[in-house]
Amino acid sequence: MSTFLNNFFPADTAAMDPIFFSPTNGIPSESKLATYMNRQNVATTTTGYVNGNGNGNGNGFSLLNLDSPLAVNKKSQVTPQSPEFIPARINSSPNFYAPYHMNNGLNGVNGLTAAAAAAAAAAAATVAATQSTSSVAAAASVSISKTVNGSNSSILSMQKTTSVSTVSQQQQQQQQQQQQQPQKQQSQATTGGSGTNSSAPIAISGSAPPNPAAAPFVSSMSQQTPLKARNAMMRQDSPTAALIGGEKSPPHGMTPHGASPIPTTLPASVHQENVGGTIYFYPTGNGANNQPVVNSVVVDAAHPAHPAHHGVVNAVAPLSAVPPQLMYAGGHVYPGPASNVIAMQPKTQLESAFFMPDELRSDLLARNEISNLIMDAAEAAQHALPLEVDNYHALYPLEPPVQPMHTKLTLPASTYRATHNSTGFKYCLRRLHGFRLQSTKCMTLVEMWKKLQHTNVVQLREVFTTKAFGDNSLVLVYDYYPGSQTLLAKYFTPTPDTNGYTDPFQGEARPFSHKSNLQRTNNGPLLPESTIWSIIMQLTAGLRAIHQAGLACKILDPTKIIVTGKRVRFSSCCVSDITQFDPNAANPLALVNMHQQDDLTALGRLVLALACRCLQSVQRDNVQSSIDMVTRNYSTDLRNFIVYLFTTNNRRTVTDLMPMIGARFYTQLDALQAQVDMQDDELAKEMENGRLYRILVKLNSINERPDFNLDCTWSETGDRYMLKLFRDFLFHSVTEDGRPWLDHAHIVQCLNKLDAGSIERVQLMSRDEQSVLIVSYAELKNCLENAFSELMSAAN
Ligand SMILES: Nc1ncnc2c1ncn2[C@@H]1O[C@H](COP(=O)(O)OP(=O)(O)OP(=O)(O)O)[C@@H](O)[C@H]1O
Repeated sequence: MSTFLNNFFPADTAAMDPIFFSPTNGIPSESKLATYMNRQNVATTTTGYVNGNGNGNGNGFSLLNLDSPLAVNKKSQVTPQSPEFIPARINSSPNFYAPYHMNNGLNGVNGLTAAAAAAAAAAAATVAATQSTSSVAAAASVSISKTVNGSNSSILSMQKTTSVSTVSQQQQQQQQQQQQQPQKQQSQATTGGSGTNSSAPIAISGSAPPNPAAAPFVSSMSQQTPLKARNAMMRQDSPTAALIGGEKSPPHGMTPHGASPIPTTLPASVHQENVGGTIYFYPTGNGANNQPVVNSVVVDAAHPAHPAHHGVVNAVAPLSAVPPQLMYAGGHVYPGPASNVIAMQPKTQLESAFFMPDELRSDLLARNEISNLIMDAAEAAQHALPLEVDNYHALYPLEPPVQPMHTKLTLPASTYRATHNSTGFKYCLRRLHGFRLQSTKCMTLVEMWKKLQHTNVVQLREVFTTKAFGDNSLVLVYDYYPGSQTLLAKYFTPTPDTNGYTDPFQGEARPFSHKSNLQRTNNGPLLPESTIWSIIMQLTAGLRAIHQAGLACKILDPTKIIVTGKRVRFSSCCVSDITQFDPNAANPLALVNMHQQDDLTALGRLVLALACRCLQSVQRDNVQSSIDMVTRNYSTDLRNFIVYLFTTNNRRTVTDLMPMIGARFYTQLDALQAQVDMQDDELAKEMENGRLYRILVKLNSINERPDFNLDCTWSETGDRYMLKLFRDFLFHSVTEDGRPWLDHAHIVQCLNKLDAGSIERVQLMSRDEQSVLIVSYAELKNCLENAFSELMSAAN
């Protein structure tokens, strides 16, 4: 691993400007912090933690920051920044091709190597810190890094950069106390690190919590760790113990009444030290007794994102059972489209990695729009529909109000979209006007139809009678497929762009009268044979299911077959069974065989009409010339298929049609599977989007909530304060010259890590830049879950 890193980032140290990156960490050598850091370095070096997946048995901070690319080459390397915080990427798009990674933070982003990115970010952060401080020394950049190369690299380095060090510590404190103006937010992510026994959450603070009562961060820490002692000695140890009393102001305007979530008391094993005006909180050496700081709530044992480091995570989760190769501290990331999918798409550019194909999107948008259509006042008056029909409301007509009676139904019928009152799902209601149900015996057939599930049959859901329309109506409720067209409308309706004029002498063949030929050419050119076979395969599939269920379609004509996209479905099943039901018949299914034969004849007629693209082609006189036309324009298989269905002297079955379809079946299957692949990939993208959306909902329900349980400081204190700073870090980061730093990848990556409860740490800075909290995403996730469940329980 280290070899890989070294090869990958050979110039990382060279990239760093020594002005910004002091070779020392700025901590006085006599300081306990320095001792601590040295000890950690030694500890880690000897641990020699090499496996980037964190399956070694290192302890202490040795497991920290496996992601740090900077830590590879040099001992006591300084201020590595997460590549997430790279101002150079302002206009970048999320780079799904170079997501942060399974192993050790090789987040090369937008062409930057992680090392270069880290160096650039560190430089930027340092400059930013320098600029953002006035005369007051500001805590600016603290990072914790760990090498994966125990032999020659730094294990832990903590670097604090201060712009001005001439002001005395006391002056700084006074000035900080007076500092009331909001300053620009600077937050930097520490590079990833694994929590370890001794890696308690570290608050690095230039300000102190004025209100011990409002210190849920501490309580949260203490809940998360068994390090219960709130050691007064610790305060005395620290030269800035007085700060703990509350001299510093809370982030301006954000913590009313001086409340601050910065810990007022610390676990016994957390040491604090003021160096140059900034208080460092870090674990003391008695790490052997330290318990993991990651709460069992934080770490989801089942989550593959959580590592199985020895002692890193909670005692509840049997994480050691997780195979090391499955460990992934980064969180969820969409890995980009599969190569087969990219190859399938017409656009092979990068954009197809991010966005849904235009065709699919416009299809979905159109369907949604159709689904949500509501009637305007004029339409409502024209249709005069009841507000509610049985369990359905919001009726929307799918066809004009006055329509000719269907020849086979002998009853006027209307079709509506309607919404179910309790579920809110939309259905298609087919109403038979003025129909009185003679006998409930037909309900046997209704039940049979309701059970029939097939992708080429519109499923019947229920049947009821109603007087809501002012008459006796029978309503059949079907599934609703927005944007459907009947076969008649799609293939047998004159195209409007002919503007009323068609050249009757154009077209492939003219076997019929001038009138029928006119209609055929009006309907458009002959269909490609593959389209006809696709329709055939779907219709035969549906018909096979219907016949196997012991039923017959009975209305197999172009007005009762709907096309939704490329899908073809029988849409009016059961209507004839009800309208033509003979209550005196002993067995309502006695004639089903005959009806099934009729179905097959009707299918032949339909296919012939499709092949000629003309309804007149199936008229008795035209059949022979139509078949001749099929012979001329299409394959013998198609001709034989039609002829077979027209040959009524034998008993035919749908199954007999299979050999005629032959290998075309495989073509159809292949096309469908390719579509499934593509849609799977879209689903993977949208799954990520949905997940991020949900986490944003949680975050935003908490952030800036003005009042909760009569506590107007709720969203600004405790766990919520960390979430607020995290929100700032996510969305309000600025470049060194104060411009908004907008980077979609940064937001996505951080949210992903939050969602996964990554053990990587993030450095959050208060708005007044006086406090820095270093927390892991796991802790942030815990905060988020806790705060949100508080909201939820209050809402309930
Ligand atoms: N289940 C359904 N989901 C969505 N739309 C449907 C559904 N069933 C039918 N439609 C649409 O409703 C409209 C009317 O359908 P219908 O079956 O009444 O056709 P039609 O051509 O009006 O036939 P008819 O002349 O017998 O009334 C058509 O545009 C059809 O596409």
